[in-house]
Amino acid sequence: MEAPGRKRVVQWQRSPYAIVIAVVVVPVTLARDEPGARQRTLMPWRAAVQTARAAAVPLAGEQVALEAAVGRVLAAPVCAGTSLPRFDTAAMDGYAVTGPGPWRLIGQVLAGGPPWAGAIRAGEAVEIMTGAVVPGAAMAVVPYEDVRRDGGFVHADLGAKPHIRRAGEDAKAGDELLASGRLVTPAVAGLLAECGTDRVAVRRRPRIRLVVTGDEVVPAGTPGPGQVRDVFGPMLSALIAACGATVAGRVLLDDDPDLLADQVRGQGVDVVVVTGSSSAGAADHLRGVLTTLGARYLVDQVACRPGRPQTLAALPDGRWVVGLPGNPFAGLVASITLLRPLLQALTGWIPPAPVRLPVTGDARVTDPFTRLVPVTLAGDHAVIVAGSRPASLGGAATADALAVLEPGWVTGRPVDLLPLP
Ligand SMILES: Nc1nc2c(c(=O)[nH]1)N[C@H]1C(S)=C(S)[C@@H](COP(=O)(O)OP(=O)(O)OC[C@H]3O[C@@H](n4cnc5c(N)ncnc54)[C@H](O)[C@@H]3O)O[C@H]1N2
Ligand code: MOO
Repeated sequence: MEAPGRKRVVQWQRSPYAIVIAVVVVPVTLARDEPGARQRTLMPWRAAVQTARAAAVPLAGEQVALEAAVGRVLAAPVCAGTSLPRFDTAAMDGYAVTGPGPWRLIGQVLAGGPPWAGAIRAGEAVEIMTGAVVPGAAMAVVPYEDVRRDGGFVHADLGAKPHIRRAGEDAKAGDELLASGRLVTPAVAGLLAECGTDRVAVRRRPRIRLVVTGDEVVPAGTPGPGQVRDVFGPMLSALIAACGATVAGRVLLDDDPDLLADQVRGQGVDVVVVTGSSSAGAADHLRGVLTTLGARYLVDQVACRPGRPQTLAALPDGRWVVGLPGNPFAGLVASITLLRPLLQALTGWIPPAPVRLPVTGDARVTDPFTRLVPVTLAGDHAVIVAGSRPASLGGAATADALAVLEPGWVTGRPVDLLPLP
């Protein structure tokens, strides 16, 4: 048993710079797991990723404005509300003509101006601007640079391209343009706008409580002797945002089982992420807390390096808990192994298959562990960033991707490359 003591609870309130530090005196009521009390099962790295991805079903959808939808995931297929383009559209500035030339110039139409009334006849030309409605019966738009003007007549050889975008040639009204589960990228937002859509159904953002633990961890500034500056608040907030989720609460706790249990118990979020309590040490309380709360373990230790002590568990009320190791690079690897796939499951986003490239460099891969190493891209292959260790983020910060080195890998062999958030 630990003695009751003064413990820090550091809360972030909206802005990361508004930090409120409370010191509470806590009696110890939760027992810590006895070392070795529960046999942990090493799960292969790929199985851990798949388990996290299969763990959850997508959250409900909500209608949001297009600008707010970017970075989120479509909750329903999107169909074209109108044909695209809506009307026969000039693709060049020039002359709309029909029949063999030369053509007699009979007028002008501008984009957004009144369309030409009726159809043009063989031998007639209408000056036209890109984006204007093409007059009926026009067979081509001849660009200015391809014509010769002679008084009221236009001379040109018709090229192979008519330079007319025909109504509905991109999509007919009612066509499915995008499947449910697609990420709303800037291009998707633009396409939706093109269809006249103002609001779109996207998955609700998963809400995350980020619980950083460690007596030695300080929330801001330069750490003192024996202290480290918290890396997970900034790093995971960014990763969570990049996954289309939102940090709904962020707290730094001293190592204490009751304070941790309060945070894990707290409602109002979909996922609780706990850093730095995942191993077997005297101050690593996550497993004891999860056991006390009746959590079901889906993943409890992964055969990967770094990042072995990582956990995915389901609480009886359906919320998820992800435990990440405290070593900064190990925590990043673990968040890519368990947290990112879980958030993808909750948002319904199916990522594209990873790129595979030959990876060269020096790394020891010991069966049954998968090794994740930062790499830089060098054209047709990737090169391992030297000196990457579980506690150091320097490699990941200068890398383009994480390479997945499975047992048996030798330099030059192609492997999956995971995008770094
Ligand atoms: N007997 C064993 N000891 C350890 C094992 C093990 O299997 N048996 N696993 C080792 C591995 S691998 C890792 S990784 C760490 C994971 O430990 P925890 O998740 O319990 O984290 P801590 O012990 O609290 O911290 C580890 C390390 O990381 C620093 N840290 C923690 N939080 C932060 C933070 N927010 N920002 C920056 N740095 C942080 C902490 O100061 C420690 O240096 O356990 C090994 N031990
Ligand atoms: O695996 Mo730990 O997660 O080496 O640093």
